[in-house]
Amino acid sequence: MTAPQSKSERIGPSSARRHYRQCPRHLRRPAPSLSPAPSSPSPRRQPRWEALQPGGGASAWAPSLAPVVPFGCPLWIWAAAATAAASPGKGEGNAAGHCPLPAGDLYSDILQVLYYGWELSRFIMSKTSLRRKVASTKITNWVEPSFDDFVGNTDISSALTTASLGVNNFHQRRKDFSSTLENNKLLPKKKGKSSSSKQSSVEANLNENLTENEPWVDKYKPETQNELAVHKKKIEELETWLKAHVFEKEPKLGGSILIITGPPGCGKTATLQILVKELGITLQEWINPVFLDSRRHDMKDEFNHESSFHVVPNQSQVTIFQEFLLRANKYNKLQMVGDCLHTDKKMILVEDMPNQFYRDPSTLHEILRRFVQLGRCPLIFIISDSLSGDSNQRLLFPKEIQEECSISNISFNPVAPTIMMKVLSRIAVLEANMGGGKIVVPDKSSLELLCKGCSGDIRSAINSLQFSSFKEVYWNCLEKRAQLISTYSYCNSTETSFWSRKKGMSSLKSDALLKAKQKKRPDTILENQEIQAIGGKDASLFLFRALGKILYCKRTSPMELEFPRLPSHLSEYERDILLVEPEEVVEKSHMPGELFNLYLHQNYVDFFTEIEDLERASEYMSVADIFRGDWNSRTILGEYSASVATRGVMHSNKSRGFAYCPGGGASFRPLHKPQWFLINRKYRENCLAAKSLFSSFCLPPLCLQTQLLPYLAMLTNPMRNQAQIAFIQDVGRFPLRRFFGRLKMEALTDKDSGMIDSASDDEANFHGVPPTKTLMHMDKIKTSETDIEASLFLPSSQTSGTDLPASQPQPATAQGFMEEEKITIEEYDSDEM
Ligand SMILES: Nc1ncnc2c1ncn2[C@@H]1O[C@H](COP(=O)(O)OP(=O)(O)OP(=O)(O)O)[C@@H](O)[C@H]1O
Repeated sequence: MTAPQSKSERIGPSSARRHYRQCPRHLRRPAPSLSPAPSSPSPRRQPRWEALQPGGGASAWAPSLAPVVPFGCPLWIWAAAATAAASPGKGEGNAAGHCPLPAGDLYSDILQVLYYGWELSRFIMSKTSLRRKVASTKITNWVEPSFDDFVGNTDISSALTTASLGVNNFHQRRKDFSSTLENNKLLPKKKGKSSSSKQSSVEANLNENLTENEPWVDKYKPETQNELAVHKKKIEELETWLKAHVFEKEPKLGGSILIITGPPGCGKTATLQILVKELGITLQEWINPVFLDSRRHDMKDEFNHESSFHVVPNQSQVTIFQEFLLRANKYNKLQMVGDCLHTDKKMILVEDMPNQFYRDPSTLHEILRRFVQLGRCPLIFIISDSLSGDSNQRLLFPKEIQEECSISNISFNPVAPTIMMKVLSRIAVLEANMGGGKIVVPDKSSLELLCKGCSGDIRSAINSLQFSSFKEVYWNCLEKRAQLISTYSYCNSTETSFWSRKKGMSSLKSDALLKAKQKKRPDTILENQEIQAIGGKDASLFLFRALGKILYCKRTSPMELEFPRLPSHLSEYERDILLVEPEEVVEKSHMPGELFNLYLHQNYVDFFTEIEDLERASEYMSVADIFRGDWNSRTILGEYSASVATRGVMHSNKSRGFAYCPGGGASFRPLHKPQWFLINRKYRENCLAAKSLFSSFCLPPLCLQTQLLPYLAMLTNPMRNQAQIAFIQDVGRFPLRRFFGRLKMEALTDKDSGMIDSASDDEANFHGVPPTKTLMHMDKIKTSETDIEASLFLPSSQTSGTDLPASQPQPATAQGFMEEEKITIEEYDSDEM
């Protein structure tokens, strides 16, 4: 008879990695490194461990635990171990292999997790002492927990843990689970007959638990294209790309790159996985290594060949990524148990972007350039949009690199509410049938609310549905809703009765009206009361949509008696009710009010038809500007700034003041990015240039540009060098005779975000020269005074400048100005000033 496996035999890095990868991405944390322990603690490490012990003393267990400290296990596990060891009662429990902690509530669950950490430490201790013996033994499982009496069998409990955390398919998990049970059937023979009956009841219990605890998002994971909650056209688009680049493209022609973008949880990964499966393509995915930390340097036997553990060599993340790309590109995937690799078609997926690339995107760009030349299969990046825009994509894959490497881009949209509703209803019906009364499936209006609160994130919607289906949660919610609705009805009824009394209406009529209203507007009630669905996400609005909400300014007509009217002398200020709260719109755009005002300022003019209205709106914009402008009151009044600007613009526009406006119209008008970015950059550049070219005057840049240079421009004698002349011409005078056109504006797209820091600089610098560069040029100019050509380096402030996008008007050089206007520059003596 084969001896039962020892704890130490059931551990292996591959298994550990699988556990790690099965965790949802947001739950992942560096897994405890399972590298070999030195047989005795190094003298250097010993004191460090002793410091961690409870009471600081070298207790009996300390020396044997000491070697595991550098293994990468999180400190909280050791802290938990210390707590468990400090309690004598619990210590006894441990010795018996039982979990001494009560089960049942969240607190005890946490304690159990901590306890689990203690057990893990004990296990590693035994591993340490047995390491040499087991080095050559086959590794079959990762870790054996000690909740034997809790779930009946340790391996079963580990299966359950995996099931509740994993992201694998429900059916697959069930298979794994039953195979675990099968395996376990072999083990208890030793324990006698009674164990088999015990086991079958445990099996039944666990089956039930597994079904109950299974996250629905995994349980109802789509298996085919038809089940995907993604628009058919998007699936087709991705499928076409895959076919074209995997099956039709010659491998010798280099690698193709695709970026899949879209908001979180809109089904990007799910769609790709299903298509890949259906097309029979092998997917090789990059996952950021988790064992990289400084402690690995402490390991003396890192290169111990007896060791059965894989230790990540001391390399940078980028190097490891490069090596992965090289290998994935060159070799086929190893066939694992259960894999069927009947195809040589493959592609590489990177969803877990190495952090280093965010710090230094140029390293990624270099890798991409090389991959495009040498790659033999497609490389796909999945990048989730951030809350207010696609800044990650812009940072990692700027337009130039996309063009240079011919990178394709497929952008997913949030899941449409109708599709989301279908998926949720289907799950709700299935669960209602299976639940056996344990689950209360929310009604249709709650489902709709849930869809609204999830901002097109199907993962969040399904999770919320599962959570809200627990009986207690469900009843609490219903209660809350009922309270809110009754409060609203009460307010309405008092309001209505007040107005009906005022207008001499019969109470009968007012009652009828109230009923009609309640019937008609349940949704609005909930919206107005801002009830968020359980687990509802922070709704966000893309800048484009947020601006649209203010500028198009949609309104609803109030029922005649619902809202008071203004007195007749103020009737010109009468407006219908706004459909949105401007402050809420600004908040959801995730932008500072100041920046939002900037976008509004750039775009509001086109939405006005009357000059009087425009004049009023611009007045409000000015007031808003003053609120933000004065440093003294900025902090207090700043909050009102966006409010005044948005409400001012909305109210001033009479043509959009009512729900049905013949002149207002909702025809589409393009939105643009603020020219302020460009102008501000020019201003900063000019300040630097002025300081650099006219440093001898010892004047601040503002004074130089507004006082000195305009004066110098009127003198006839030339200055010392051409650069100075060109700059005076550029900054010190208005080009009165030249056509001074408006700059062509850059369109704002629906995915653009408005970030004032780096992004705003990006926007301006996208095709331009950074200020520091300009300054460098200025220095050059100064040193070679006779170099007339140098004047061409100067940026032009009153035209678009050479450093503007090609779409902008081209600059007029100083030479051009001088020829046209025949300017004479007099000599100017700085001492006289
Ligand atoms: N009908 C469905 N369509 C798409 N996904 C579904 C559906 N039903 C359940 N799901 C689950 O919803 C989740 C969608 O997440 P997925 O990883 O595909 O989104 P994503 O767009 O890649 O987001 P992220 O970038 O945050 O990972 C998956 O876990 C998937 O199993």
